[in-house]
Amino acid sequence: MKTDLYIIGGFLGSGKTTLLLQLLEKEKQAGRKVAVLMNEIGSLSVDSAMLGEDAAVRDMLNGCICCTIKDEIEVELLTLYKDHRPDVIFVETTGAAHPMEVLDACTSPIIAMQIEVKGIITLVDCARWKERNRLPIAHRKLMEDQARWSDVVALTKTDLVSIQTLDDIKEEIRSLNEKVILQEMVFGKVNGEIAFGGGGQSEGGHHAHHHLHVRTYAYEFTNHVPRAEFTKWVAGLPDSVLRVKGFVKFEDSIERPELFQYAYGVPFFQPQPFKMPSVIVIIGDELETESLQQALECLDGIF
Ligand SMILES: Nc1nc2c(ncn2[C@@H]2O[C@H](COP(=O)(O)OP(=O)(O)OP(=O)(O)O)[C@@H](O)[C@H]2O)c(=O)[nH]1
Repeated sequence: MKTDLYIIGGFLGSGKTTLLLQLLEKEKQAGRKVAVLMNEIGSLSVDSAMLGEDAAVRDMLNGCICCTIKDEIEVELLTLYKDHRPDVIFVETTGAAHPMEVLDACTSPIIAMQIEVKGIITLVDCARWKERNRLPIAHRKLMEDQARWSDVVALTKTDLVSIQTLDDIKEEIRSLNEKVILQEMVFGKVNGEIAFGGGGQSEGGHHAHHHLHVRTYAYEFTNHVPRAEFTKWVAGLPDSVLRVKGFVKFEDSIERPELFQYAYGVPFFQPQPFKMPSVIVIIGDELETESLQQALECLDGIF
């Protein structure tokens, strides 16, 4: 069974750690083993000290998860997985992180068969969102991108704004991201059932989830793959596929797989000096996972 992973993002001070503490409590009550990867910039993690001893915590302190230390994340996640075999991992990002970059970092082909990204949760500080036009344009754009690329937007500090303002904020966020699940909360607590965590339904079998709009799908090849057929498959990928990456052993290549990258319609291949798992990861909006699986099984020689 794969470990579930949730990405928790949102601007500085939006309430990420406050929510994380609630989620840890919820997972504990559900009897699930939790691990947390925290990314704070600076040499000392204040927040991780607050999480107590119930969760395995690793800190990434020397840069932002989505840019300078992107490669480190797969090592940190693999270590958490190997050392603790958690049921769920929460990744708390810095306020400066772009959700799609973090998603990319958390879906390395090296960990994709063990860890499955279940969702991106962005916290929006309602008081701050209302004032966002005063921020420098790059910050405002990041704040909006964080809301645009999330499965769940948790509206925090709702106690600090009027009902009318809250309604306006919801409308603005829906206009950026019509499929988003909006969840109001005060100090990390929600009225109804929180839309993530706590041992939600697992899909088993084929490795995709169907409720959230940016989906990831991982496939492990058992055989060598015909290069020409693979290239043809890549050329025919639908626009909903945003990114594909992984390692593929081709019929005409030596024993080691080649690194394969695909973004914005452009494929890239590179032979690898090391043994790698023959796994590819596909990231996209509303992926047709069944037809992807069928096509990949065909390439794999499994009918
Ligand atoms: N009024 C109010 N304050 C809140 C709420 N949620 C969190 N806070 C406060 O906001 C501050 C920041 O909360 P954190 O949970 O540390 O936010 P964070 O996103 O982890 O912060 P950074 O790690 O610095 O980015 C704390 O003082 C919280 O007590 C809320 O719903 N209402």
